[in-house]
Amino acid sequence: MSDVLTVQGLTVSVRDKTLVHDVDLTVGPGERVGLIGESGSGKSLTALAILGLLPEDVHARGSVRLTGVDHELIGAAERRLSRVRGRDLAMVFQEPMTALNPTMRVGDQVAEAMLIHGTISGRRAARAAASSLLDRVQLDGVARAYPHQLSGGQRQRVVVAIALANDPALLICDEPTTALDVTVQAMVLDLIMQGVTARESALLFITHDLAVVATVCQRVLVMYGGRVVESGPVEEVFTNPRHRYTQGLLAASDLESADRRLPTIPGNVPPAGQFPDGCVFRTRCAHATDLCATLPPWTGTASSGFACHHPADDRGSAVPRVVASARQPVSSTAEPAAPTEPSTSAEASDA
Ligand SMILES: Nc1ncnc2c1ncn2[C@@H]1O[C@H](COP(=O)(O)OP(=O)(O)OP(=O)(O)O)[C@@H](O)[C@H]1O
Repeated sequence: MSDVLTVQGLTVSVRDKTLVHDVDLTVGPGERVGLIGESGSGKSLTALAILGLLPEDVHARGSVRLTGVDHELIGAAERRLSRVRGRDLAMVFQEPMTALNPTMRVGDQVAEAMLIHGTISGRRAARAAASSLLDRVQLDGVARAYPHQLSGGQRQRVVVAIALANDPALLICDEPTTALDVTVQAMVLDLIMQGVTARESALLFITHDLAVVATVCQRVLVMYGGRVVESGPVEEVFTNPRHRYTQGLLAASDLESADRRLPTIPGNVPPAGQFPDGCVFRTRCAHATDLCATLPPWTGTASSGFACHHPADDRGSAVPRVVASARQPVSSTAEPAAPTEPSTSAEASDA
């Protein structure tokens, strides 16, 4: 079966600075793919370019194709993009308040999402469907609440309900639990997982949290300096990272480190547009040689490989424990059932 999302040669730039270089990415039907990397590596810009939501001064070229949509998304008119977004392609961002209309009851917002895209016709039927969708994200009784009357975790669950309202072929989540209290993070993750599994939607999941990727995703792409430097099945990349950057990232995320003194990747991420030519990681890499001033070729297949002149070949020597410690069901620390009445804003502060 053909891929749900096919991104080819995606390049994002602002004025003379290239922020994302030549990204190729595919997500298969029902596949859950993680996109990881340090802050500033270009993950969010990649997602925004796919969604056609880049700021005005930021430009994308390359190709983004989505199953069931007969036109190219890069450069498509806003009118066409807004028909695709929310129907075929849905998104959940970090801050739920930016996705919700503060002046509209949340039940109406879920109903509106279905009415706009014609998933359901008639306001009464849409309200009933919205209410049952809210029940399914364990928000029974809150349909008449306004966003400010809900806690951060409840608001994000409303956003998840809206995102899934039209059974999208692909859901893109960009740090969907980062702004939430730890006690509700697992529940929101669980709802996302249940939602995409039930609908057989594909998932592109952006996060800093490698343990979450190990739990949620089947395949992972590692970004640094606006480039994909490694990709492959999660288990393989996390237990046998080949790119020196992936190795450093995993070592710095070792959740089981006994003394908590984790190794760090030396140096800092350079400012946007100031990464070195050749291998973008070479100024921070202990293995760099003169060869690294040239762009490393991609080794492997389109869905699994790396771009490094001096890859790690010592199988299993990198720190893989992030995988072991993350392989627990995300539902184990679920938020208690939502109150039947909306909470007051005073008690709603888990964001
Ligand atoms: N509108 C813009 N104009 C100029 N530079 C930008 C713009 N938006 C993002 N950048 C820069 O592009 C780089 C990549 O940003 P992006 O937000 O994609 O990183 P990220 O990997 O998602 O980081 P984080 O995990 O912190 O969200 C960053 O250095 C950022 O400062």
